[in-house]
Amino acid sequence: MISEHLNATPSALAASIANELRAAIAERGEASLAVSGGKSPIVLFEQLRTQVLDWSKVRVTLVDERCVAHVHADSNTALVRTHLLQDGASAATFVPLFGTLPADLSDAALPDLVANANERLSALTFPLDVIVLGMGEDGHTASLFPAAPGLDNALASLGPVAWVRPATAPHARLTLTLPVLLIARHVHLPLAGETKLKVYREALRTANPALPISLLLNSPACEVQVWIA
Ligand SMILES: O=C1O[C@H](COP(=O)(O)O)[C@@H](O)[C@H](O)[C@H]1O
Repeated sequence: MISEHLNATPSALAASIANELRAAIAERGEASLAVSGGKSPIVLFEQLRTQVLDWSKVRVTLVDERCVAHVHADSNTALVRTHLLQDGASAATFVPLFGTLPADLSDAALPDLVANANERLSALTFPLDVIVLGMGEDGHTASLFPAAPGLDNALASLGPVAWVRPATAPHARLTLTLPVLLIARHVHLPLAGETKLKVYREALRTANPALPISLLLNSPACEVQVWIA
């Protein structure tokens, strides 16, 4: 199920997220926010971090993470630290999906990394209040990559975290699982660019694991707010 915002701006999305975080704090005394990485969310993060709210009551985590050191250029943790956890948002508590990576990142090592991430996320209350998804041009969202080893489990597991090893993108990944994404109170998907819009329109047609974003967009259990630039 979707609701579309057309001609959307990062500042409008940031204001909406801030309202949802304020409401969660008013109702439950705390709020949780899970954000995506990649290249797209930087302007949104820069708008969000200046929103006036009690950031000390917000726990921020990641929708997904690439299994690289936190200083690596591809690290979503580095992106969040640099662009989101600044200004007012520096008072938020950040919960990365892992600390130091083991030297061995073969598939055999990934279940321990998942167990550790699940332990870390026990600091958060589920369902999460606000999730900001991204989408790749292959229809992946979070790190739910089409046809990837680990995908079947990530689509079914209550997790909250699962591993996925994409065949079409670098690095093994940790990702929130589909059931955890589906139960979040507020789910946002900002979208920009002709190619992504075409994939989005295709994904609206039917739920199909070959386009993982479609599993959220077509779920009656979840309202995805789509912010189309
Ligand atoms: O690998 C990833 O890709 C998606 C989309 O990234 P973008 O660079 O096209 O914005 C992102 O949502 C996800 O968090 C990230 O790990």
